[in-house]
Amino acid sequence: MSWQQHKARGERHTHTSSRDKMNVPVLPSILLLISTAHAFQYTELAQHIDSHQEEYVEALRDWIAIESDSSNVLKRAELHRMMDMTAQKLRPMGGTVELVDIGEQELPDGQTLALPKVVTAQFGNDSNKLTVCVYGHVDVQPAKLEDGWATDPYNLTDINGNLYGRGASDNKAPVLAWIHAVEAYQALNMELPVNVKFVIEGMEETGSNGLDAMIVAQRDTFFSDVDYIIISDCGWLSRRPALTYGTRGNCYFFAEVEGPKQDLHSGVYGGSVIEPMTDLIGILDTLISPSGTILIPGIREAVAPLSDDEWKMYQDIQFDIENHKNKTGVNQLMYNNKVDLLAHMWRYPTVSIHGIEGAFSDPGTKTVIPAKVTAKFSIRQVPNMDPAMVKKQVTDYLHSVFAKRKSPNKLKVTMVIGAKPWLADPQHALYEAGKAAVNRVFNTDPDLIREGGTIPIARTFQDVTRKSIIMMPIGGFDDGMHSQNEKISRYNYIEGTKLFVSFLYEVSQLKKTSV
Ligand SMILES: NCC(=O)N[C@@H](Cc1c[nH]cn1)C(=O)O
Ligand SMILES: [Zn+2]
Ligand SMILES: [Zn+2]
Repeated sequence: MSWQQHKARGERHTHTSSRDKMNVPVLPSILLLISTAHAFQYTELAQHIDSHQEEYVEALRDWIAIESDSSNVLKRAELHRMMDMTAQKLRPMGGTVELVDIGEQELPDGQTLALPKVVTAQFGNDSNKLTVCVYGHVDVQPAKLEDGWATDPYNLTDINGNLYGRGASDNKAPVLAWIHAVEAYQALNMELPVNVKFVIEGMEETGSNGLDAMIVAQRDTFFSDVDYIIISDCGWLSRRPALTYGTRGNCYFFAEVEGPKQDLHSGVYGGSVIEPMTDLIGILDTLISPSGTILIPGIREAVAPLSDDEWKMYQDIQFDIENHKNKTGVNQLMYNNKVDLLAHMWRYPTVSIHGIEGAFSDPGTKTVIPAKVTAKFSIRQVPNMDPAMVKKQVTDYLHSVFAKRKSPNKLKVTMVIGAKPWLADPQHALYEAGKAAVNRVFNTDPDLIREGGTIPIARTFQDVTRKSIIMMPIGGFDDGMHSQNEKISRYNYIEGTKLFVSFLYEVSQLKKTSV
């Protein structure tokens, strides 16, 4: 569907503000209308958002231009600049905005590097209102034009209503949409229906280093009055809007094999030395079978069994296998039925091998034996896996298969990220509020989905604050997060902003105790 078609659809819905007409489910009795003094003026807010969309796109352009890659230590200055820009965007809005120092990061070589500060903000401090905390991140995955991008990843490019750029969908546009949602209320002199707090970080893509400690430290201060946490750092499953109630965790490993004291000529030395790369490929090949079975002892046994209810839920979800094939560009998937595919993307673990540092990967035919190679692989975590246990299982297993090779080379296995999975109760009233907001803007019920990716901090929010979390994505199913040509459509960006203004109102209708 083109942007114009989407826009026409969106505008029609914009002017349909009566929930009665929209087949909105009756809310459970724990919900209570706590104020009718300020009727929700959705139409005005939606019109304001429509008429400011070019400004919103320009704001995204400014943010996309910052190469805030948290995985590249050489880009750290850009990341600091990104956090400053985020604070600058929030400051004119009059709330309390802070840049919180979360200390330093230790690099694998032992050096230390300042972590990007975390931006916190607060708008409204009315104890009669509920308080929501919106979490997002403004760091990005690496991107280079030569990776195969059609446009410069750091120059926002609008093609047919799609806004291309690294971080467009993950997670810069959603963070801006939340800020613009609050701004819209302010611009129209409408009272915010709830107090709104923000926590915006710059290390999400590398495991949210330092943020857990900040949340623990501020549990009884910044987070003490927070009722609900909202995260919009994921995507829809199809063209239909979605609410997300689960994410996988991730254990990220480095496996280093070191042999000769330096790289060697493969003609001169090949045949006389046992090559680190051969050892490394050999042990990597023992992690997962070609049909996707994880071979590390103990991993599969820990996984919570699929219940009948879950099976039924997956069965009812709208998911087009052919579309998924087209989107990924493969001609055969690991499974050929919907439930198996969804279950293996959302609620079973998987091993992915991401790359090998030290390997020759440039164009050309260099004939070298690399002296030291480091594989990067990760295992997505699901209930009831435990990252500490997975670290031991993987380390013990790789050392045992390496030992069988009787190689003189040295193996070192390190787990650099250990993020737990997160799961919410989609029956919670917060999700009813989410459904009502989706219905108001998109005139349809959302899909209730899980997400195969990881929001490393989600589980910490849940465990430390004990508050309910909702994930409310606005990214499209085909946004290409982490991939070449990442984009967000104008439609999702602008209608997503309307979704957020609408959700703030729907949350305000929840009773203060229904956390
Ligand atoms: N939008 C969420 C996201 O992309 N998260 C990353 C976080 C991560 C996990 N391990 C390393 N980084 C993801 O890959 O899921
Ligand atoms: Zn993200
Ligand atoms: Zn990401």
